Amino acid sequence: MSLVIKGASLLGEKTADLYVDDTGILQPVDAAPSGAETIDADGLVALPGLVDLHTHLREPGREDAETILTGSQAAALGGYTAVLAMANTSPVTDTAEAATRVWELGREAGLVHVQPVGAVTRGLGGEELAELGLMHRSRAGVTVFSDDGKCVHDARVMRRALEYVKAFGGVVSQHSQDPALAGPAACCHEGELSGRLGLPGWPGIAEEVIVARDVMLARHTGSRVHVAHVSTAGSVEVVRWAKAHGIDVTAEVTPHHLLLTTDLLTGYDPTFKVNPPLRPQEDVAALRAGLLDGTIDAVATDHAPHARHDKEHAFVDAAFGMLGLETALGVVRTALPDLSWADVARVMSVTPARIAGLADQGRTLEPGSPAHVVLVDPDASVTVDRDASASLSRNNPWHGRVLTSRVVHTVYSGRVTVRDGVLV
Ligand SMILES: NC(=O)N[C@@H](CC(=O)O)C(=O)O
Ligand SMILES: [Zn+2]
Ligand SMILES: [Zn+2]
Repeated sequence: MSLVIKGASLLGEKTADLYVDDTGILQPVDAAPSGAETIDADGLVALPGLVDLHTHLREPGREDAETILTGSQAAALGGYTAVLAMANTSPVTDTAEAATRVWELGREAGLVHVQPVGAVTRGLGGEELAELGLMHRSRAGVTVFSDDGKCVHDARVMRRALEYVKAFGGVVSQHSQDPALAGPAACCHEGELSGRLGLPGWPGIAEEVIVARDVMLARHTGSRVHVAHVSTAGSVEVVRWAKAHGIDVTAEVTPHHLLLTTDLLTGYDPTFKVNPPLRPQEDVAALRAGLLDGTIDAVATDHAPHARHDKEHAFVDAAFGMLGLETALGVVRTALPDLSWADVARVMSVTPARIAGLADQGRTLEPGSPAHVVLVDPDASVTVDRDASASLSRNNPWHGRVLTSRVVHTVYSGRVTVRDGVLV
């Protein structure tokens, strides 16, 4: 199957035609067969397919909230061609069999590459290492490990995990939350507002002490650590310091932490309850600056679908998490309108693919690259409607908001998965 994409602006720079098939981006474009499918991309920006380092697909175990198929659909609609599926499913992805199953279900869905993340510890219990080596050697080829949802808080376990994954170039993605400092009931940023609202606070320091500890463990072991969903100015400072000292650390920020602040909690709407919590404007500003200066490497959605009966509760009882796949690009464009398209490609595709070791993804659009492409209308604005979503869940914090830019077409392995904003 061949496809010609006509007149796209490649990474917002030169305009060119792309001729692709399932083997990759080909040239010259005149060699395309006359019957090839075409996409008119006049006025659209072409980027390599987006890569999400942090997605919760909920299958197996919570198929009422999301499945690998519906999550893949949401991803394709958001311009993604690869997602890393977090391990906090039921059962947990802590064995080679479980990882291989997720990988296979992703292949069956066939809309994006679904790369399983392996748990660091058995059952996310925080004590005994999961079978990291077997997961790595399985067909799924797991290289990213995380107990996300929980912090690997025991420093000895974290040290062992870092030593273990170093042998095969793996990475530990940490949900940085010191359980003692945050406390079991913590549900919103600890500050003046949490006091006023009477909600138990989750202080920034509970994140920062873990980030600081982990970069020192990465230095000590010579291994690689990735900081998931960085949310405070202090964490950005620690990562900046660690990079300046040559420590092998990478960090991601979510779209919601780049735009939303803790003030949204005054209505006690659990849609805005997320882990780590929304922070004050000073933190948001530091996260934006950190992304712009390269301290933060990537934007990752932390797409966290929840069924109504888990989310629609009093604020303190509701589940943590919000949807993100379909809106991520629009949020990034809205929060950082001056970020160049080349930089968008870097933080949402190229660098995430490198962090996750996905050689086939995040490649800029030269001939020979795999045919994973997203075409974006840079001038469109979209009013988000939570009911117009492929996700099975509706915990969408962007409902009713206007976001800049629109994903028009997505091409995965030379096949159009989204055309004119609609799943094919
Ligand atoms: N981000 C969240 O608020 N929730 C995530 C877990 C996590 O990322 O920590 C989830 O699995 O629902
Ligand atoms: Zn987390
Ligand atoms: Zn998460």
